[in-house]
Amino acid sequence: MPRYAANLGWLFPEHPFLERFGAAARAGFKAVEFAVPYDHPAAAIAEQLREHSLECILFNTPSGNKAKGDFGLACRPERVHEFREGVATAIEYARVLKTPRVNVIAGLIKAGEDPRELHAAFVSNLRHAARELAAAGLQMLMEPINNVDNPGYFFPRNPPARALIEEVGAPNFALQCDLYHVAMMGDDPAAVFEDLRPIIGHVQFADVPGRGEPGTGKVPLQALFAQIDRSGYTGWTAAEYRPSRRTEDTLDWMRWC
Ligand SMILES: O=C(O)[C@@H](O)C(=O)CO
Ligand SMILES: [Mg+2]
Repeated sequence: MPRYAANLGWLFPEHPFLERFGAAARAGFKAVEFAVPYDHPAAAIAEQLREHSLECILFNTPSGNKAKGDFGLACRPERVHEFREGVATAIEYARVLKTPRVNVIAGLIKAGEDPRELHAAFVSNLRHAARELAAAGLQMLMEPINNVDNPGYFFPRNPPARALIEEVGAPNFALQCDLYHVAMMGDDPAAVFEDLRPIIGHVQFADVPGRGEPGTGKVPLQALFAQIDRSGYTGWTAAEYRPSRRTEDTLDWMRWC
């Protein structure tokens, strides 16, 4: 059976964030993740993890100002300083939460911009972040995010991550493969997982369309979990979906294989 984790940014929306930890533990999860820990003091989150015997396996570097339209900073040439400050903040949270890996969010490209300039900033920022994270004993991940839901997202597909990881050339850099985004971009999740397996450091999932729990769409998630299980992948497989009903009533997939 894959090692399943719950993304608390998405699961258990019935509860305020800090109460989701207890709900996840009661539902049988041993590990949780979330994109954004920064609205809460790290100590308050660490207390929840301790109280409910949970491991925090992943969160993201700060992604800028969502209200102003930011969705990641790593590719933005004019935001390098802010991106790098965010890496330092993430390292501090990771120390307190004992989290071994951090996901970098690329950001958006605007109409008329030269993708080569953004690519250069992206690679340089990733090299910087990989160095800083390695010095703190942490792994760096980068998640391709579909540009259907997120128009302008700079790195929307998984297959080009192979070349990016080679170019950045950091031993602690791996791919965060979210099967939802893979399917949204029209790529075949089974083929992508098979092909990119050696560079995948973390897996997430939701069904397509709708980003609901497994079984609400057309992605063959039961077969994919069996494939992940057979593959020898030893990382986490995290549920990152919008539950269509009470979260506890959407967890049949936890017993699938
Ligand atoms: O797939 C997603 O939306 C996330 O994994 C994420 O971290 C974006 O913030
Ligand atoms: Mg994801």
